[in-house]
Amino acid sequence: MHTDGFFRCIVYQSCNWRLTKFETRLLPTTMSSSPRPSEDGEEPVSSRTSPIRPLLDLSGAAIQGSREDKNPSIVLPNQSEEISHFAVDLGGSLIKLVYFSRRADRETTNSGNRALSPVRKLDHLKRGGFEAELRRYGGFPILGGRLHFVKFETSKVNDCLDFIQSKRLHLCKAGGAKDGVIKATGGGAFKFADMFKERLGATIDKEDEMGCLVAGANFLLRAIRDEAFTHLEGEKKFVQIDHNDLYPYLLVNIGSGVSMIKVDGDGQYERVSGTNVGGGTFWGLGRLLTKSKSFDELLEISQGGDNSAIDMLVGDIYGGLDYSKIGLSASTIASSFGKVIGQDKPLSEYRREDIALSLLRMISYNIGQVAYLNALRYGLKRIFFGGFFIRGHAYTMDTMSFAIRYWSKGEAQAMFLRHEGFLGALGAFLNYDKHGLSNLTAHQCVERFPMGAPYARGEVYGPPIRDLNGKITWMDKFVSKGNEITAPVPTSYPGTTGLGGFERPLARSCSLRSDASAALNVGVLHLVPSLEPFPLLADIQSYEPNTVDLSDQSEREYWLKILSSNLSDLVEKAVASEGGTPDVIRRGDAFARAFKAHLARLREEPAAYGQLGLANLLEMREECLREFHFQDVYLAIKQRENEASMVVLPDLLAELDSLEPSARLLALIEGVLAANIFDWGSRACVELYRSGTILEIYRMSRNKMRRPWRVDDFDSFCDRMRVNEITGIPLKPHKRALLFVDNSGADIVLGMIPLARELLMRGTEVVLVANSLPTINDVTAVELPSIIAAAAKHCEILRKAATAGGLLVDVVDDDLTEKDQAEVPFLTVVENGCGSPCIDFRQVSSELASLADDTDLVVLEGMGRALHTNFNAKFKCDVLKLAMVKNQRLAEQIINGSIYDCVCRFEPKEQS
Ligand SMILES: Nc1ncnc2c1ncn2[C@@H]1O[C@H](COP(=O)(O)OP(=O)(O)O)[C@@H](O)[C@H]1O
Ligand SMILES: CC(C)(COP(=O)(O)O)[C@@H](O)C(=O)NCCC(=O)O
Ligand SMILES: [Mn+2]
Repeated sequence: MHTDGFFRCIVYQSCNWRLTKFETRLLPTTMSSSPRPSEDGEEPVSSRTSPIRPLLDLSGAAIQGSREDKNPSIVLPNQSEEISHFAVDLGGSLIKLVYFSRRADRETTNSGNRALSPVRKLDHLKRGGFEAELRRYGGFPILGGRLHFVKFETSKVNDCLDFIQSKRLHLCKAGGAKDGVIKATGGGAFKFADMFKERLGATIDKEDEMGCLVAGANFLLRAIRDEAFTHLEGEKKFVQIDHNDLYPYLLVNIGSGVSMIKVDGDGQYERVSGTNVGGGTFWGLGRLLTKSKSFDELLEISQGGDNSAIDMLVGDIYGGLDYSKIGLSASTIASSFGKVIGQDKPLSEYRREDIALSLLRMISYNIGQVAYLNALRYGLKRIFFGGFFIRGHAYTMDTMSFAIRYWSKGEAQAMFLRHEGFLGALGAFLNYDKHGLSNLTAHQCVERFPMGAPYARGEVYGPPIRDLNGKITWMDKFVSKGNEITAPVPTSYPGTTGLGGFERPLARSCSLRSDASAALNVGVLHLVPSLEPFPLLADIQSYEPNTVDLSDQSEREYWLKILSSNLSDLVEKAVASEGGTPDVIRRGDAFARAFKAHLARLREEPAAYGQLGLANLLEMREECLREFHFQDVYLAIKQRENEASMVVLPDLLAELDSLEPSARLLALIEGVLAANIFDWGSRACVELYRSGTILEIYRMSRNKMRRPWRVDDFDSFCDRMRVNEITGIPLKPHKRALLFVDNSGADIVLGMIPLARELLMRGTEVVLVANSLPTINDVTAVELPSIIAAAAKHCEILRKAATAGGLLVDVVDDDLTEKDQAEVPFLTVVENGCGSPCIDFRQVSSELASLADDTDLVVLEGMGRALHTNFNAKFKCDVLKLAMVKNQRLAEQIINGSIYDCVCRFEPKEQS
């Protein structure tokens, strides 16, 4: 397979495989920059195995199509699509399963490094990209893939075994797993060892439970941005953990019983205490006393309870008075269940709701108190609670937070973890050698919340889905269930109660719904090793991509409404983009249902998916489209607009060339702003397109480009770009500019490409940074080379620069001498690692990050990249933010202006 120092690597593409030329050292499974992969629910599973890490099964490989074809497809009949392995925590009450799945070579698929020119790729490798990558992961390049979290009741261990078998998880030994060995923790690792051997033919490799809990908690706190949160008086607040200041902390795991572990570092811990009064006690006693059928029913009925009917309050003892001398109010619980003693009533005469609440408060306060005493004993300020007793239940969390705050007089803080019950299973999973997952950090993890999967959010609802059709059928079922999920649950708060010296907590919002699945806020964790923080961010710690804070309710409501009202138009376009057949209509319908369910969920529980910003909402919409296999909804529109704009380009370039440098620069910036009007994501713009052709709208928009713009730093930019008035040579040319481009059509062709050309003319190397995956009408990195090739036909500067940059590999350019090659600045393209109209600079492709060194100008274009996100972001180099505001509210809010106002914000590099 080797040819001339290159080998042809196989790039996976929807069951077929494409041949692509790569440099020999470029390992296909580790080196490509990978856009955040999309989640599409459930997939076929693997029965193949590999010794250390997944390998491709090339047996029976055959070329499909013509052999003359430059990149013929190869069919690998024996290559399984999915490669997985797993670990379990076999607890007293629940079995927790964490499994890893990876589509074979998926990560090379989307990028295939097509966007990165061969020259740039070589450059990246020469800079030690590959070695750096290996070093970063301790010699083991980690695998991109997905972590799934699922749980089962321990009494239904057979369901768990069925699940493992149906997904064939036990047949894979990827990630360093040994033949037929499964990592397991919890008491069941001993108890069920024979059963696992018998049913799965696998041996259980027992991992220490405490060690696993600690490893799981440390991983989550390091690798997931919105993992830990506080919950006080009904308010949930995510806490950003400073990794350098994490230890020591107290980990309180409330499972059937309770363990309290003092954690001092990775692998450094001591179990300092525990209590046998735990989740098992609550569920066991609760079941006995209330006849509840499920744990969730018990929790749910507690919400309608009044514990003063069961508990003895201070007021009951003191004749309705407070015991003020020691700070106890009349409503404080003096003795849990104490009132029952004096009432000679049978159990049937007590309300089960009241019993459930008394019990919940008794157990929660008691655990809170023991936790506090241990924190005090060891001088620990932070207490993290894990274990499934918590169940994301607002009242439970409030009760424990209240206890900790009360007893510590506000000194110690109770925090909860979104993956509460999965700590042990995750820790066991991390014990597989050599996959390097434990080194992952937050920027390499992207959590997704697929709708069309029967085992999302930790629960199993049905058998695995094997194809898209199954997924759509599932979606129909899910939504009828989803009506329940999204309907608000009436919450009645208990009356006057209290306990042990503090008043009752106020759980204003209640996150437990009638459908238990909704309460567990865990998604599928996508591990994308090739994402990195953008090195030119001034301060990654304080960087916040989102401009608008959606924790404000009216903001959230507004944007949720905008997304709902834009939905029908989007579905119409999506369906049309794939032929509008009855099958596609069904798919569109399923997408609409799924996305509506997301919106409804968020309306009801804003923190359901972690800290929410507009960027996340817009990305979720794109992910949801991908989940239902809509590839590129605006493809036809994009192509049509590119072609129409290309016709105008030669005249525009001639016009620009007739201007002197500063007038030309102004015309160029005006051009970018005017052309940014072509945005199919904005409701107002879509309305506008109904009344004119592309060219009419472009002309109209250009004519309106009168300065001053609402934000107008043009003079300062122009000053930075000054040229010698006699020679026309720039005084301080930029070395390398990264242009983050936005929309297709006029935006790229008549706006950004002419600006790129100007920079090239000034001797600046230009890199066009575009999306890895399609989103609305944004141009993608894969599309750019052919657009540039078309533009280059009208412009020698573009042609030479693009040829020098390796973009026009197919063009034989006889005019380009070796001297030219050396002198012409490069024009290249790089993908940003994203599939959304916004950009989060904490997570960009490694190729983009590797270009930071010589970059001294960043241009962010468009509303998504420069306004919704990054409007306030600071960079270590010059930055120019250009956008037309196409939403009235945003205009009022961030620039105190109106729709169609423009932003030209220039922030020169701060001189140190
Ligand atoms: N669906 C459920 N079934 C049983 N118990 C549940 C359920 N959901 C939450 N719980 C609570 O979680 C506890 C088990 O927590 P977990 O962290 O899984 O511990 P263990 O490893 O001991 O099973 C139970 O005792 C109960 O209080
Ligand atoms: C999705 C967008 C950010 C894309 O804008 P762009 O980055 O292309 O300028 C923008 O169209 C948007 O915010 N749309 C939703 C708001 C609306 O319909 O008014
Ligand atoms: Mn756009």
